[in-house]
Amino acid sequence: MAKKKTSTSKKKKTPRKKISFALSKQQKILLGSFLFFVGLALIFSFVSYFFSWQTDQSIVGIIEERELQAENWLNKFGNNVAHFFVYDGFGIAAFIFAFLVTLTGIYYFFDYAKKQLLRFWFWGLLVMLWISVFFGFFAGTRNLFSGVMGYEINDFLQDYLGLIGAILLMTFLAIVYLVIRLKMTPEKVGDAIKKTKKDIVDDFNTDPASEENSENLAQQTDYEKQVIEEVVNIDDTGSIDLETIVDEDNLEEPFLKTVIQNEIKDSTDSEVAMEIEKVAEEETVEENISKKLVEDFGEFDPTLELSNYKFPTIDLLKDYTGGKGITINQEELEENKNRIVNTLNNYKIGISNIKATVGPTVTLYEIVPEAGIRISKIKNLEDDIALSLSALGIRIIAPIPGRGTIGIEVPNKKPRIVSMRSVIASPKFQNAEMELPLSLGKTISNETFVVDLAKMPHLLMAGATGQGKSVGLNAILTSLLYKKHPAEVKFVLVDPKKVELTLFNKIERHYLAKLPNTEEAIITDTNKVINTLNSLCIEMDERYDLLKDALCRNIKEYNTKFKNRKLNPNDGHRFLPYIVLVIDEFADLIMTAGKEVETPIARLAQLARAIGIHLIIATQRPSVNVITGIIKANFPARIAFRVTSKIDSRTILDSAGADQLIGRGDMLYTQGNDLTRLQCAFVDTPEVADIVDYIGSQKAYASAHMLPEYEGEEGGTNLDISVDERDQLFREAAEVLVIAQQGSASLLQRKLKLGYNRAGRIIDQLEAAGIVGPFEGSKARQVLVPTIDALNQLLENESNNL
Ligand SMILES: Nc1ncnc2c1ncn2[C@@H]1O[C@H](COP(=O)(O)OP(=O)(O)OP(=O)(O)O)[C@@H](O)[C@H]1O
Repeated sequence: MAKKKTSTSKKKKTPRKKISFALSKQQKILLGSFLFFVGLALIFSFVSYFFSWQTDQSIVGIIEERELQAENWLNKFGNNVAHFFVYDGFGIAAFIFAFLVTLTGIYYFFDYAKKQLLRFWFWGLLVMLWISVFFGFFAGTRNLFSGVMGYEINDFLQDYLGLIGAILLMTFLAIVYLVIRLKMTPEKVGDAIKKTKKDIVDDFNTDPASEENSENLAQQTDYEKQVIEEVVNIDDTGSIDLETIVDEDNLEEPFLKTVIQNEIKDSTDSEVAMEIEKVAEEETVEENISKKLVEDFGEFDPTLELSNYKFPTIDLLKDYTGGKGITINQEELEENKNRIVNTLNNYKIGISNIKATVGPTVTLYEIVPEAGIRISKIKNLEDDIALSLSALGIRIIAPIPGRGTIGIEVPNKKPRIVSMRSVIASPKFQNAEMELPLSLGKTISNETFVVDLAKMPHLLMAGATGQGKSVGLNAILTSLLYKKHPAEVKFVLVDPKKVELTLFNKIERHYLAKLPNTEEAIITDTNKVINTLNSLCIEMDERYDLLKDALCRNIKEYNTKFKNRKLNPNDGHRFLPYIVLVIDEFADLIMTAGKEVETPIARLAQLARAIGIHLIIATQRPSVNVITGIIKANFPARIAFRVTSKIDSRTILDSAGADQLIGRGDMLYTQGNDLTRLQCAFVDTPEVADIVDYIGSQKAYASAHMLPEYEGEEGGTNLDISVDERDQLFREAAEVLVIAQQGSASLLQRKLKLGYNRAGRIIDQLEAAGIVGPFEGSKARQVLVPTIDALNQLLENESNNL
């Protein structure tokens, strides 16, 4: 329930609500055509109303009497509507309204910018009112030109302002319109008048010599005519050959002057009237196109395809505590306190203060030793204190970082299960503003512990068998299922044990990602793991290219940009879901495929954080050949369940402690320096089954999320030399090379006393079996199997697979 609440309150915050008014393209086309035809209907009714209004007047307002017919082209409907708008309304100006409706239809149909349309409406309605009042001014009575509105408004104006006042107001309004809407200025008016005048004059003076001139010419002497002809000899550019004029002494001065002046004036006149080509102003967009896209279509919603998807409800999870909180056993606390104090006193360590914090599985006793006591002394007494408390799993933290006290963690006699339900329902998880929130469990002070996988950015989990690793993985996956929509996260599940993660098959088309052309989304086969890892590397490279193209630094920025429609899907951009790769039993994989798995994993771990691919790797055997340096270096976040030795604990956590855990989900978490002791949330298989059933029964995508195709190289672990054809000394040879970690034929020759050819053949067979790497020129081949154990495992697997 709490989940639902937060999701609705979240929605309220997002601006998407506003967008629900935005119309889709189809809706706009439909609305556009509807308005267009309504507008046309109005125009037809109005036009015919002017012819038929007198005849039809008697049936205005009548709708139900079917035998009555109106003469209006749209019959009674047209008559009524036109009567309303024209007669009762705005008279002839009502046509403006009809045109506006039609225009609106066109605007919606072609999806033009609506700002312009708003302007049309605003000014259109004002002009309609003005025209209607204008006609009302001239009409003495109610009439068809002004409509009742125009007549009444005019009447009111005259009563209120008087005749002159009304005229002044109307003229002023007309000027306002001309100045604002048509951008008229006195100069423009002057120019326009001049131009019209000139056009009219030009129309009359079609001959270059004007009538006036020709009249004058008639009165002139032949000589003068000749001069004028010469003078008028204006070349194409309009310049006049003045020399001709100056040479003529006989010329009658005043006459010449006027002629020249006239001609010059004419020629300059023609320059003034030069037609200036209108430069088309480029249209500017007032709003960024992506903003318009967002306005029109709303933000891109990746969840749209499964918009009805319902997140699993909290009641699918069980409450193992029976609704009770932590019960404090006062006696037990007192007893433990006394024992601690006594043990320390035996070693002459005085305590000035002691404080207990009761957690679900352990209680932390915080001790402040008396001044002068060396911390290392207490640390060394760990085993003695454990002995005196007769309890397993005592961990001493000396000192507790940041507190200046010494902590002694003592397991409770009755550990309490932390149900997944309680952590999922906690406000800390529900309100977590994280990309990939994981609610791992509860801390020693009984607080829900939520971390962001996206920040980790990869997680390494280890623990001996039966200590809660599988439950831990399920808790992680469940957290994500409760928080992330199928569009936002995809899982790639690798499960060599073939049993732990099979349940998740049911949500294949919702949450899983797989290689194209594969049937099962959950990967159990080593070869497929290699292909999938390489495919993820391709996906990673593709994502980096997309991010580079979009100038984004990480997937979050990229997806935000994509949601705001700033990235064009036609350029290959797409919403990028997070990809979480989960590998159970990593040791198994490393044993069988070695470098072929390690290399892509290391690459992904090093680079994939920014582009949203996160790795969770779990292993039972945290030995150094499984968790190699390169893997460890790239997995700062680690979870350790109980392990069997201090060495294993060091391998995972770089410090002891995991060997002192009590099992059953008791774990240590580190994301760098501090170790946090947690009780892992418990989610049982039937609960997971219910959750995946709940999700699986809902509408899904057509298929699982497809990863890029990767063509695996032939060879490698593919057995192209059949096992039967192997040399008798194959196994021995393999052992020799694995022990020496050197893949050379000459070593085999020496150790097994073989000829060159036979050693070479065996090397080929070893390569085919994936034990040694390919030929590398003068260097010895790489040995891909790290230990004899691994070799045994590999050969055993091989014979099982046959
Ligand atoms: N968080 C937990 N709270 C309570 N009990 C737990 C918790 N985690 C595990 N257990 C108990 O421990 C048992 C073994 O856990 P789980 O199957 O997770 O071990 P595992 O480490 O995955 O073992 P393996 O590696 O053999 O698969 C569970 O059946 C359950 O009874």
